[in-house]
Amino acid sequence: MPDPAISLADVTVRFAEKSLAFDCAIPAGAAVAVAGPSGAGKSTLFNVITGFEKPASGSVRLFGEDMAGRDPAERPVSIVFQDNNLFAHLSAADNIGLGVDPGLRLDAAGRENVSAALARVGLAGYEKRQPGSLSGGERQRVALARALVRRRPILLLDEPFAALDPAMRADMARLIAELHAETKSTLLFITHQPEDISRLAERVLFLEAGSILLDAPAADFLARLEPPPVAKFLGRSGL
Ligand SMILES: Nc1ncnc2c1ncn2[C@@H]1O[C@H](COP(=O)(O)OP(=O)(O)OP(=O)(O)O)[C@@H](O)[C@H]1O
Repeated sequence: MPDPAISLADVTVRFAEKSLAFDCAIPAGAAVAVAGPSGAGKSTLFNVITGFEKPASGSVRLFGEDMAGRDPAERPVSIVFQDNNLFAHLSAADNIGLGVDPGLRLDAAGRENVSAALARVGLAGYEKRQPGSLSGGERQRVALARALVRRRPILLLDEPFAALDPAMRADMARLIAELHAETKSTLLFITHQPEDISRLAERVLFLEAGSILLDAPAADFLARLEPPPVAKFLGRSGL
């Protein structure tokens, strides 16, 4: 068996008023939705994987390698945050170029790489546009393009659909599904909507009160009537 892309064993995170605990093994290439009520620990789980949050105990392994002591920049992970993804004073091309080289020293091949990523997310020719002149969906696409040029094998998306209207949600889900198929990356995305799970996920991690309550194939998850927090998420409480 190949190593899982992400393996968390007995990981605990301690905040002043709360402890969180994570155990999971996510196979390489999977598309996984991370769901659960507000405060359940979804962002903390992402922060543990990226290395922005240091666990109090336990091990974080990515492709079999122990990540203890490895800074976020040294991990095989890209993350797209829900907002604050882009620098307002930089063009779309420069925002994406930061993914190629943090010092923005791009040669012709680097600039070509940036333009190709823009085209791939449906924004060909948008190089000079600044984030303030883009719609919310376009800004998300630029952020996605920056993650693409980094070519890391694990991609984490924190609520990629939250700011989008229903038609744009479907378009963005289609684009992310295509990119996932093309890059064969391991994809985790946080969502509050069952429809995003049916569009994009093979598997669901459902978090509740600081731990992983359920880890199930998406079809099984979507058909569940219990436990109660899952029924509530799926809009089935009281049925
Ligand atoms: N830096 C921190 N210091 C103290 N407590 C924190 C910190 N970060 C998160 N927490 C707490 O840990 C719990 C999990 O937070 P987290 O942001 O991971 O939840 P979430 O599932 O992402 O929620 P949401 O859906 O609202 O974004 C919450 O109770 C939160 O208040």
